[in-house]
Amino acid sequence: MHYTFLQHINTPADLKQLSEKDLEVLAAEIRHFIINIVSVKAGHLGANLGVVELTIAIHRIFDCAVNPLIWDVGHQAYTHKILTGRRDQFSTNRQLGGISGFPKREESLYDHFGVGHSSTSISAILGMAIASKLKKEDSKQHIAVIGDASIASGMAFEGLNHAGVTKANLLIILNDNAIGIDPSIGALKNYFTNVKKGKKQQDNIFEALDFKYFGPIDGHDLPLLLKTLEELKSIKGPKLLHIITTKGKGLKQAEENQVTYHAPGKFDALTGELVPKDTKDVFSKFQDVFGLTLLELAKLNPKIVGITPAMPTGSSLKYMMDVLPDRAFDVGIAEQHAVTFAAGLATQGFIPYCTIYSTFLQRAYDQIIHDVALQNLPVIFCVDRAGLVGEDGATHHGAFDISYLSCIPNLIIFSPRNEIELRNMLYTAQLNLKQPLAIRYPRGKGEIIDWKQPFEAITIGKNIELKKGTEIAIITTGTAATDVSKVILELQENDRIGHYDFRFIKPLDEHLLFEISRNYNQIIVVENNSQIGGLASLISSFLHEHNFSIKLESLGIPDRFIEHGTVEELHSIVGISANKIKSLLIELLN
Ligand SMILES: Cc1ncc(C[n+]2csc(CCOP(=O)(O)OP(=O)(O)O)c2C)c(N)n1
Ligand SMILES: CC(=O)[C@@H](O)[C@H](O)COP(=O)(O)O
Ligand SMILES: [Mg+2]
Repeated sequence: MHYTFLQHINTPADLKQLSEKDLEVLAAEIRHFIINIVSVKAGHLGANLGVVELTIAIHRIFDCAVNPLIWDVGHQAYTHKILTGRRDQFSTNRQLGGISGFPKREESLYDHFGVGHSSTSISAILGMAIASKLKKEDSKQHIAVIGDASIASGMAFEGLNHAGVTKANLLIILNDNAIGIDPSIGALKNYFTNVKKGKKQQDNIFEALDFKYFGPIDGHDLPLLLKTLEELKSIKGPKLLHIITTKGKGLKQAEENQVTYHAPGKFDALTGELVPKDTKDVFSKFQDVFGLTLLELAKLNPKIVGITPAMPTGSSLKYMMDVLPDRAFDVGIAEQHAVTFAAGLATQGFIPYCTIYSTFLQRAYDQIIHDVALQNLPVIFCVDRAGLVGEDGATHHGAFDISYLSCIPNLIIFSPRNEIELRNMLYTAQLNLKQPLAIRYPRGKGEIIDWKQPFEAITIGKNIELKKGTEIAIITTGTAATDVSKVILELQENDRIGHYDFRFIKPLDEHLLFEISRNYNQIIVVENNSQIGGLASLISSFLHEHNFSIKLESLGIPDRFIEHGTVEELHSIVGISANKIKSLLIELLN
């Protein structure tokens, strides 16, 4: 494809050669470029189409090699990457060995801060601004772009509260498109709507926090953006520019269906139509098993409530929100609040199912310990996206939850082998549970078509012998069992191999562990979690404590951050793919 201007933009300095009119053509070319590549490679679409003009304007007005620029979350930084020397690598976006879908410090000097989790930009940019003050670099501007959903998070408010009294040279650009992944929620969203409609507010919330407030302005009006940023360049102190944009701008379907086109997968670049899913694929996502089962249970048990921090569609809590809106809550990007809100509900006899991605639950660690576990409140954590998640990469892998949860007293940790076990545990959880429970399950599909079976209660702490053996015991937790079962079937002399499903990681089924330790020569543990503090290390402690000298091999996520790629590629790299397990077993059997 021939582009008049885009192919000549190798650094942001090249933007200086273009007139305002040329820059508008460039914006159209960039949209075309992004749509064409994301349509075949997948990725975050809507947020990126919404900030094309803003990104051009920032890089035209500010030299961001010198003036730090942070993109909150970073899922909208494609134009930024394209303008800062990564145009030709953009087709490798999110692929193994390719550029990351998020800004990364090691990727470019224009990526001043690594992002992926939301609402960090104001604190980080303030740190940079204060550093500039201390270094007497007073002419620098420090810019953060943050969305309307991300600014409503507690962490963003902590940053605003601090920034206002610092006199630091800050420019916060609020990119208000009135939507997160799902529609934005909360009183702040209502406040922004009123500001946009010109309704008089008692106080401007940002001015009340000692920011100079500018806007709201049309964030697709490039000349206006250029003029406004030029004016703001010379204004010192904390400033907030409020811009109004349309998520998905420039692609009709993406504008009209902003939730689906946040990250739509593959689609037709011309028509915007989604590429139909493989019709032979009859399996369900674990998320849908969770969401539909919870709805089924909630209809039967009025004490059940559901909570998600800003991921109703991704987690599938949406099913319950649509049918029982009074008992299913999207609380916004507020993981800490979600957990303590659940704790409050539990004190009053409700049964909260709080669904949070493993990686985002990290943000609520103190709340899990202090507000839930310490008070032994029966909150049910549905820990979604546990394990390696694929193309989102290091910021999003659920690599640590077994490690960070297993040291917390009172908390039960369960990882279902399949959809039926997930369903049965969701059922068991509302049968008078007296303590908190975490159920961890992966991103994506299982392998059972007919998972809607009658409910069966699960005995807490009881793990399962899937196959008896004589020499090597393989212990799996979660869906790793499926691969391992297939591998065992393919092996000759497989009567020497036993297979155990440690669906309960805590409490550890010591009865079964004693049996295994006495009857095998070797244990192999396979888990989709960090090897540090994971199931293998819990078993290792057990063996040590009980003086078993049996050999233990741990297959899990090694002690380093794992990059982006398909889940299959990443499993192979870390050594937990079916092929890797098979090779190891063949070697051991020989
Ligand atoms: C701590 C955390 N929780 C949840 C998410 C998932 N997430 C990514 S983008 C997003 C919505 C962001 O909305 P907004 O800030 O309005 O930006 P927009 O997508 O509209 O540009 C959410 C909830 C995240 N990245 N980090
Ligand atoms: C940027 C971000 O954090 C989300 O958009 C995330 O990429 C969603 O991941 P899933 O596709 O697993 O829901
Ligand atoms: Mg938004």
